[in-house]
Amino acid sequence: MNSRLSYLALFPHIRVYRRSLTFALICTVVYVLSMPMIAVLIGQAAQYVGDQNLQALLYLPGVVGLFFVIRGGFEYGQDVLMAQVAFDITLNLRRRVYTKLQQQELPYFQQAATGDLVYRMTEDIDRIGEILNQLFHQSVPCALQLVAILAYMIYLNWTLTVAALILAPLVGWVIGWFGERLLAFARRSQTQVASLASLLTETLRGMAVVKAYGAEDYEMERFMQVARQSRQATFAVERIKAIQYPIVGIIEAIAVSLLFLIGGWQISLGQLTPSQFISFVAAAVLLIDPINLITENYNKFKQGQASIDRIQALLDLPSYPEPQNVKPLPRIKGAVEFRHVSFAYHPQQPVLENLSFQVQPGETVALIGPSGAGKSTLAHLLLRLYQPTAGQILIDGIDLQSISRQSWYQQIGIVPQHTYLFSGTIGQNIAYGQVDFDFAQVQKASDIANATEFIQQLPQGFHTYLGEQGTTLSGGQRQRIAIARAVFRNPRILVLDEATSALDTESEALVQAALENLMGGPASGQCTVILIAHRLTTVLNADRIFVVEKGQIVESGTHQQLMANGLTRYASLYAKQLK
Ligand SMILES: Nc1ncnc2c1ncn2[C@@H]1O[C@H](COP(=O)(O)OP(=O)(O)OP(=O)(O)O)[C@@H](O)[C@H]1O
Repeated sequence: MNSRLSYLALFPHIRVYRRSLTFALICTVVYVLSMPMIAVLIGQAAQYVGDQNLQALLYLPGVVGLFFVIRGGFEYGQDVLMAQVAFDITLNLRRRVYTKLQQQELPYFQQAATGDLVYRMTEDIDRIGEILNQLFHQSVPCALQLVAILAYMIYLNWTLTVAALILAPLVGWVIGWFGERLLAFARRSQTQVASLASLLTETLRGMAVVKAYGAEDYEMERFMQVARQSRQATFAVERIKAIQYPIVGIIEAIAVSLLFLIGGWQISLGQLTPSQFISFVAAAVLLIDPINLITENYNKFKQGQASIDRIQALLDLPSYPEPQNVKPLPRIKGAVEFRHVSFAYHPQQPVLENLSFQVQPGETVALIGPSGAGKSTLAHLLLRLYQPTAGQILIDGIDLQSISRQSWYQQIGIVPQHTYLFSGTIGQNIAYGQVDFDFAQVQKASDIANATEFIQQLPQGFHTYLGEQGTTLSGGQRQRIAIARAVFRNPRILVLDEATSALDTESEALVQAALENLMGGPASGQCTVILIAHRLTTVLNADRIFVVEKGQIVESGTHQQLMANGLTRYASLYAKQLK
């Protein structure tokens, strides 16, 4: 992407703020026009000093004071308004990018590096905000200042102005040349820092494994390797800047010397008075700051372009809006039908092929089978995390694809294989997704999930704050919170994915009791349960058991039916587990 296109990409966001920008620009123009006035005032003061006009000099502090008060007011207006616009644009950009991320399908997040996304959402957008702030707040005023001061210099003496500007194209070329290099290095540097963020996110999340394997040194080395690369790339950026500034300084110094040479010559010829020359030099000196600031900002622009590209890449991601014709799902009975459903994560590797089955409202169906058979995939399809490549999933006879997502998620609950808890209180985690929730409902869900007892033993009960991912709770406690979270929504269909795996016997018994509450207790008869389990003890109470192998249901029936002749796959699995 070339630089123009990249910055143009921001304009749809900037347009919204044209009113504030116009006011800010008016302030800027007045402020900038005051710049040559300073040179005029200095020239005038020099004249009064030369003429020994003490009366005029007496008024000078008052006039200068008033001038600077008015000028300061416009400067304030410019600074505040422009900063406000820049940071509003940043906020808006952040909202748009986050909305875009939320619209992505699950596979996107499974492939994306979390740290890199976090870096883009925070650092990259901040950098864009900073650049916009500088653009409005420094670059635009500086460019206007340059024009105003130059106009005054030309008015004063055009030959001297030409002498002062003779080296300007060279300065422009030097700045442009270094700018291109800066962009290349900035791209590299930002990618490196994002990789560092990704590695760090991954390692901090997996700290329990790092510690358990005594892999601290190994991780340290991996970290330092990426950190060193990041340091190298960032250092390259600074080195480029460090060479550029002295070169521009040398050219500026030569230009000033030329000015004195030609100015002195003109004074000797009587074409210029010394006070005019002082005013001219004052104006020329006033040029140095804007030139330096523009150089600096141009460099930041170039560096920031790498951030804009990275944000633009996110904004360019395809969106997956819901089709127009989807309808809200009325309160359902809970019948589920898979009709000739096929699915593959990767085109060449089918996971489910032409799968058909029906689950009646209120029925509890257990899915069992070897690892990798496709049980979780089946649940993922039901949750619409993925779409079938062929066939239909019907809920009370309605095609799942024709139902609005929002209404679907109000009637289906999931207890996933790995419980994910968010930072917040236990109550907020149970009522996840709702800001104002009925506390009695949270407590009821917790009772059904067998979680109330342990929650009440915590220092602040339901108000106990859980850190990121709720790492202070045991596996069984986390799972019971997940069950409560699913029950809280009073779903018509509940998917339990391996809810009892990886638990000790006591925790398993508690989770098992919670599940029995769902399957055979007060919630039963209202809720269809699809239970994915490895442990066959969990499935004994199911109305039907489906044995899944290679994406197919190879056997189905109650425990008794499947055990009847002892020759079924179920019977052999059962026998193996009892050993
Ligand atoms: N996100 C994914 N991307 C690509 N392939 C996947 C993904 N998730 C699962 N698979 C593959 O799909 C197949 C079915 O996996 P699935 O998780 O549905 O099996 P499962 O029966 O639930 O296994 P387990 O009992 O071990 O959880 C496996 O071959 C697995 O490697």
